[in-house]
Amino acid sequence: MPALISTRLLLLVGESLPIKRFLPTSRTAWLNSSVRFLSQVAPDHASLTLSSPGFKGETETSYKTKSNKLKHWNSSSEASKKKAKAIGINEVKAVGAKKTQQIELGPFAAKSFSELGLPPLLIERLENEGFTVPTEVQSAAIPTILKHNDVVIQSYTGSGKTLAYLLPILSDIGPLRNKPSEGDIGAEPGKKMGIEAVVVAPSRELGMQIVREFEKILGPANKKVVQQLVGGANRSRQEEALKKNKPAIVIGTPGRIAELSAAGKLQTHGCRFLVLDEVDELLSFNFREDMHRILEHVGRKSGAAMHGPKSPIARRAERQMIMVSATVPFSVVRAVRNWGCDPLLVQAKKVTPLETISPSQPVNLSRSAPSSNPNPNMVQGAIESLPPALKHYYCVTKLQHKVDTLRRCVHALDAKFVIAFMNHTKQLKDVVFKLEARGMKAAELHGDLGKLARSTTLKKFKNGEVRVLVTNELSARGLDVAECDLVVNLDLPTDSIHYAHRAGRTGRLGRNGTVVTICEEPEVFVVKKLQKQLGISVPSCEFTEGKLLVTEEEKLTTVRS
Ligand SMILES: Nc1ncnc2c1ncn2[C@@H]1O[C@H](COP(=O)(O)OP(=O)(O)OP(=O)(O)O)[C@@H](O)[C@H]1O
Repeated sequence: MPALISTRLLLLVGESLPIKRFLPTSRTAWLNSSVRFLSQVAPDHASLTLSSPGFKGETETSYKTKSNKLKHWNSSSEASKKKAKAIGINEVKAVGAKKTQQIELGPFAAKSFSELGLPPLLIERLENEGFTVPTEVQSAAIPTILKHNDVVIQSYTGSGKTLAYLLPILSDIGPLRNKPSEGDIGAEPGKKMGIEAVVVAPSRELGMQIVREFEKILGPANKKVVQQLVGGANRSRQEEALKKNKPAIVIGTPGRIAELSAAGKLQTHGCRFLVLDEVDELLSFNFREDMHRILEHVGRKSGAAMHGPKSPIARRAERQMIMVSATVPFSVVRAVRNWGCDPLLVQAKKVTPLETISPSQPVNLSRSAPSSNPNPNMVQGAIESLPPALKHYYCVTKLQHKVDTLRRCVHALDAKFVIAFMNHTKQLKDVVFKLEARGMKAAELHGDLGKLARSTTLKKFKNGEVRVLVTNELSARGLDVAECDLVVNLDLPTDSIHYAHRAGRTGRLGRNGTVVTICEEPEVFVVKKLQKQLGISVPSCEFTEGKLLVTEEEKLTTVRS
């Protein structure tokens, strides 16, 4: 029976909703499992667009007025506009003042870190760094990884997925690890084991961010345990550091890791952990050759098969795979299932064998009925990928007024840390120029800039010297700027997955955040489609007299149960 629930409620129960759409996959197997893995996933990723089949069935939308602060007014009526609920500067300031409370309401689990089986030294370091309570996805992932399972970790943006894999790795590797017991692989005291973990990330920024997270937990005395191998940085210096420091963990981008591995400068055959952070992006067409090499070489010990493919010894001797993303298309589920050793899907409060997930009965594991749309081309809806506290709006304007609308939007929401996304690198500079000309500190960030320029810009943004970071898809994945309070789409994202990752740069770890899509009238249908695909409410708004005016009723979503 269809039941009307609010968007908020829908988001809260999002985890139990079925995968919405799955990517098409029908490719001939390549030469071996890893190659097959890539060939299946890569083309699919390029193919998902807003014109892909939408999904009806378990999720529908209806226009019911929601009995909350946001009311319905017709944008064409001047009189009714006056009545519109204004979300003005004062209210936003109040939101800022409530920050601590909102963070407390974030995705935290009841358990403490010590209940998860982490070693005492590691817990001590966590406490020193102010991490006292694990998030829900950390509570689910840490014990599962400690039991040596291959896992896919899926949880919404900003819910703490990095620590969810970092902590079990540091329980096993490096100076904070559990006291080795006899017979443990890699447990010989005082002996350098070579590279024991490889973490792959799709961008330099994300790679460096993960390095910093590892360094933070390891503490200043143990920095050499980790080595960054990101592209754009000096390769010979990286090679020297590998030789000199003999790190146990390397973190980098696919190109540089594959390059060093092919040159014989990075020996990873004995590696025990291979982490693919933003796995769906890493398995896209762009990275196929480098990822092929990584999957073929990292942790591929000869002789493990002698013990039988599923024996505990073979499992300990083979690498353990950890794959992470807020968005896990079915193509990834299928690829990992073909390849992995009884892999598990880890979500907040839930661990499910990947084997049991099918396109028609997808990642939901829910109380709701299986999808009534058994379309095998469906991909996971981004409902579970979006933080529940986010507010979404769209604002219609003419192309030539977009930058001015952005500026008014920033003022109306009194936003301090704004990320504005565009699709074309060439146009970023122009937007920065226009904003600066109107007295708003802005900077561009994109892949054509050098490593130094990129890190300087990011630093300036993080410390508040730059108010608006104008960027492209480079910054959509993984970038963690806790204070980011506003994301603006100056160009429409190409699909709902891109929308989710862009939107996820704000509202981190239970904080409030606003996402505003600034578009032209003919593009509104795309926003409506995104709204439907994501199961979120995206009412239209205007920025008038320094305030955000909601000019459309909030949609409610119907879920069949
Ligand atoms: N248990 C915790 N307590 C306090 N802060 C935490 C905890 N776990 C993670 N964080 C912080 O939350 C922020 C978001 O974490 P993280 O970047 O790992 O999220 P994510 O789920 O990987 O996001 P995305 O999908 O966007 O990559 C980081 O600043 C991290 O240090």
